Amino acid sequence: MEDSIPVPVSQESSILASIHSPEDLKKLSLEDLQHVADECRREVINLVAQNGGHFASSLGVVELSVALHYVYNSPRDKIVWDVGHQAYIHKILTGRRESMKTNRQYGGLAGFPRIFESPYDAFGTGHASTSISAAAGMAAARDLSGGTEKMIAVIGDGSMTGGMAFEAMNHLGDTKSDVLVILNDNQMAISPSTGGLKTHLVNIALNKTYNKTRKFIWNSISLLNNDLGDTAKSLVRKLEDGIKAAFTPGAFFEALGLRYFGPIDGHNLEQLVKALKEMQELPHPKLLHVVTTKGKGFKPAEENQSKWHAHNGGFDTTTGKTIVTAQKAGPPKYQEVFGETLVELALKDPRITAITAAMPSGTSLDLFQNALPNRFFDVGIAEQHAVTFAAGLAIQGFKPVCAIYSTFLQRGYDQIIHDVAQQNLHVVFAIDRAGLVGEDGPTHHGAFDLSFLQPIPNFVIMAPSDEQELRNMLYTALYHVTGPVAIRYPRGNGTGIALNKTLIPLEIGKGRIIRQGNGIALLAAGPLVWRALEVAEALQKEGMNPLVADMRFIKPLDTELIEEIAQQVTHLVVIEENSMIGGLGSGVIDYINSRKSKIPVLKTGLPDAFVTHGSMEELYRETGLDVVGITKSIKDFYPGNVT
Ligand SMILES: Cc1ncc(C[n+]2csc(CCOP(=O)(O)OP(=O)(O)O)c2C)c(N)n1
Ligand SMILES: CC(=O)[C@@H](O)[C@H](O)COP(=O)(O)O
Ligand SMILES: [Mg+2]
Repeated sequence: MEDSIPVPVSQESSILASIHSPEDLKKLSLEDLQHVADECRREVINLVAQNGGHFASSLGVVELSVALHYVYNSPRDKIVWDVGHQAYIHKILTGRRESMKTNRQYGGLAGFPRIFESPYDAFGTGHASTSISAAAGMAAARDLSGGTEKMIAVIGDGSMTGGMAFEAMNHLGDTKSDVLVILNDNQMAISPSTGGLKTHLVNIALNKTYNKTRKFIWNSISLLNNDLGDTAKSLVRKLEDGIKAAFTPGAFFEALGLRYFGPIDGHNLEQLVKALKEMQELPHPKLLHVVTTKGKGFKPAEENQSKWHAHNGGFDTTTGKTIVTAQKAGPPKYQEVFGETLVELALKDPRITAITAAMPSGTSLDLFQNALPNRFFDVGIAEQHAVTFAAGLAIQGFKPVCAIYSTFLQRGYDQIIHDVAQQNLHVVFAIDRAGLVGEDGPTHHGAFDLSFLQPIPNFVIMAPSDEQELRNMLYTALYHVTGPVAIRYPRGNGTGIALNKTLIPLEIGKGRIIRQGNGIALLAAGPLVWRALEVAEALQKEGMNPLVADMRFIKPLDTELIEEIAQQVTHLVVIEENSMIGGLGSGVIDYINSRKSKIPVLKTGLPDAFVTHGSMEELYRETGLDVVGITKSIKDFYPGNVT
C-alpha cells in the first residue's frame, strides 16, 4: 500500500461486495486480499466523511484486520479488540458492511464491538486495556472445557500502558494459556503515547542488531514447526532464547511469560499472514509486535494523527478539507474554559499541577501542557495511577488537578477512596463528560460519578450551570476547600455567558433560587438548571408556577435551602443527568426522609439501564430528560394547579 490516497472503487470492480463473512475472504489470493484491504480503507474514509466516527485507528489496522479474518476462524476463534474504536474493518468484514452506514446513530450499529450486535464481536469494549484479561479468561474457560479455539487480543501501544494489560500478561505467565496478544504499535494514543513503554517499543523498532538477528530467529521458529528431532529443536530454541535475551528488548514481555515476536510491518499483508499462521501453531501465550501508522492511507490523517483520531464528518475524502457549510462558532466548550482558567491560575501559583490519563486534547489540558510543561503530567491510559499520583503530589503540598472523563474515573474508584479521601487530601477532580455523551454510547456516558462519589466521606461535589460558574468553582476548589473536591461538567459547549475576569469563590454547600414560584419546586444542578427553567415555563402554560433552584453543590447538600423551599411548596422534583440511583435526587430524598414532615419527591434523571448511543436530542428524548419528557413526568406526579 503506497502512501497515496486509494482511488475510489467502482461497484463493478468491488471484491468487497462479495465478502459477506470472513469465510469469503479465505477463498481469495493474496493479491485479492490486498484489493479487499484497499476497498475497506476507502470505505472507512467514505463512511467517516459522511457520518463521523473514530477514524485514524481503523485506517491503521486495515491490513491487520483483513489478515486476522483471513487466517483465523472467527466467530469460533475469538478476537477481542481493545477499546474497539479501531473495529470498523472488522465490522465491515463480518457481515455489517451495509449497516455501517448507521454507525453510531440512534438505533444503528454501535461505534464499538458489542456482543449483542454480532457473534463476531467476541467481547464488548470501549474502555482501554481490557482485551488481554478478557482473552485470558476466555482461554481459561476453553482450557477447562477442552476446547481448541484460539483467543486473540488486539491492543494498541496506548492501551498497553494501562495497568490491567500488565496484570493480564503477568497472569498469563502462570496459566500459560494459548493466547495471542497483538500489540498494534503506532506510537500514538489519541495524542502521542507517553512513558517508558513507548521508548521501549521505539527502541525495539529501531534496534538494528535485533533486526538483523530477527530474521534468523524467525527462521528458527519456522524450523520448529518442521520435523526436527527433539534435540535439534531444543538446541534451536536455546539458541533463539539466548539471542533474544541478548538482543531483544521484547525480553520484557518474555519476562512476564509471553514469547515475543516481531516487530513486523503491519501494512504488509504477506508478512502479516505469514506471521499469523506461525502464531496459530504456537500453543502458549505470545505477543506479536506489529508496527503500523495511525491514519494510514489518508494523508491528512497520517500528518495529524491526533486531530483525525475521530472526526465529526463532513470532510472531502481526498483532501480532508471540511466541506460542510461554515457553522457559526458556538459558545466556548466547558473544556476550553476549564483549561484556560487552570492555566490562568497556575501561572500565579506554582503549587498547581495538572494530570491527565492520555486525554490532553479532550480535556483541554493541552493548554496547560503548552504553558507549563513541567507541571503537566500525562500518565498514559492509567486512571488508577493518575489518582494516586495526584494523592502523592497533594500530600507533598502541591495542588493537583486531575482531569478525567467521568466514565474513565470509574477505573480509579478505590484510589479515590483509599488514597485520596481517607487521607482527606486536597485533590481536585475535574470530572469531564459528566452526563450523556451522545454517539459513543453506553461505555462512555458519564452516568455514575455522582452515585459513586456521593457516599465517600470528606468529598465536596459541585456542578456548574455555565462556564463562568465553572471558573468560579475551579477557583473555589483550589482555594476554599482543603480535602477532595470534584467538579462535574458535560461534554461540549457552554451557555455562551460572558466570562468575568474576576473569579468569585462560592460558599461551600450553598445553592440559589433562580425562579421564584409556589406549589412545586424543581431542584437541579449543572446546565440542567436551564432545562428546569424551560420546564417551568412550559408548566406555567399549564397553570403551574414552579420554583427553580440551582443546587450548585451535590455534597454538601444545601439543606437550609431545601428547608426554605419546603416552606413554599408541597412537592419537590429533582432533575439531574446522572443515574437516578445515588445522585442528587437520592441525596434530596435521604434528607427529606430524615425530617419529621415528609414531602413527595419526584426524581428525574438517567434510568437504571445502560443508555444507548445516538444524538443528545435523541437520548434525552429516550430517557425522558428533554423538556417534553420532564414536563410530562411532573404533570403525572403533581396534580395541583395553584394559580
Ligand atoms: C480507560 C480508558 N481511558 C481512556 C480512554 C480514551 N481513549 C480511547 S482510544 C485512546 C487511545 C488508544 O491508543 P491505542 O491503544 O494505542 O490505539 P490507537 O488509537 O493508537 O490505535 C484513549 C486514550 C479509553 N477508551 N479508556
Ligand atoms: C474511543 C475513546 O474512548 C475516545 O476516542 C472517545 O471516544 C473520545 O471521546 P470525546 O470525543 O468525548 O473526547
Ligand atoms: Mg496507538
